[in-house]
Amino acid sequence: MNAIQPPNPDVRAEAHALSDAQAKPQGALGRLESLAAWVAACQGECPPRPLTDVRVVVFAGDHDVAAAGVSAYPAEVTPAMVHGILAGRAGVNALARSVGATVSVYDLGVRSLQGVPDAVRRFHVGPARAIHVEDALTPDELERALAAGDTIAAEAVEAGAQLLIAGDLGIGNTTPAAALVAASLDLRGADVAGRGTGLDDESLARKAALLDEALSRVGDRAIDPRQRLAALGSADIAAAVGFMTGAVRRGVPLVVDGLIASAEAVLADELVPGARYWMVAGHRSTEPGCALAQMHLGLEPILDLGMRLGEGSGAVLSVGVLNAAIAALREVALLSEI
Ligand SMILES: Cc1cc2ncn([C@H]3O[C@H](COP(=O)(O)O)[C@@H](O)[C@H]3O)c2cc1C
Ligand SMILES: O=C(O)c1cccnc1
Repeated sequence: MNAIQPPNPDVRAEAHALSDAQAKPQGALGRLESLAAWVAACQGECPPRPLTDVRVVVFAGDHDVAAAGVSAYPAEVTPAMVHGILAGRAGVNALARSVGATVSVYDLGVRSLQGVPDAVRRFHVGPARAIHVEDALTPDELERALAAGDTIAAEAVEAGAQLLIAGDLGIGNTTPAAALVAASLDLRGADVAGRGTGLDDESLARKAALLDEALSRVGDRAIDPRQRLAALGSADIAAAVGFMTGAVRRGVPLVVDGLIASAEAVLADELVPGARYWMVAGHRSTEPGCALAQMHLGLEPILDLGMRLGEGSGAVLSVGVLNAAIAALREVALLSEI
């Protein structure tokens, strides 16, 4: 079995006991107390160390389903935004800087990406085929993408990452992510279809119908997580799943972002049962599939700010709350001391 143990329960209990003894009414710091205890349990250390090495890894790829009119923006935005991230000028860069986190980006399947360092294209697999027509990936492409994500996680852990975040980039990617949530939770297109980058009512209805088409095309093959991922996912999504399983297998916790990351987290927890206990949801995006996937995993989002950007942006923003929770557990006096 691939199952992993949850973060250290003894250290978690120690953290709660410390928090209860601090100079405040018991429980008065609310969710901050359980977040600090979760970090402590993941680190195996109470009080937990401040999170000074947080890394966002953005997985980029093309989604040929976008040609079916399920995004409000053209596919050309994807390579342009890879350059935006490399230049430090995307939304995620600004938010990551505000909490001291770093951002890197890997192209898993962007068709026309030029003028980027070789390292960015090191794990290129290929664009995802249109999921309502055919499987997004071949079995071989799926395995290469999963392995790429695992290698990226291994390198980050080796370099000292304390907390990891998978970010997404790829016009059309809310469609495969919604399809994966529907297939994982046995839902219909209309349950999970969201406006993504800003679809109007007509396009939203088209997206829901396309999702149903994709789900019925795949049928019972979607029961198996690998087949589900190859049929309805993409190289960038599969790599992020491999990144998540790679992180938790190495004892490094994750903050989950919006719809795409939440869909990936569901897959990661199926491939490595117990992975969910090494995750917190950084935020809840406006996509309906995001809340559904997070509820399925039992993850309560830290923030709910009406964000719908992706890139890991909501997750990285919540790192400020995590570090505040850690500071409280480390610095507040004991009631017995004062
Ligand atoms: C300029 C721009 C920057 C983005 N950064 C992330 N996304 C996000 O929105 C897209 C998914 O939404 P949909 O499925 O509706 O296409 C993806 O590129 C995702 O990463 C962006 C989208 C745009 C337009
Ligand atoms: O929920 C998300 O992650 C999301 C929503 C809209 C567009 N891109 C990402």
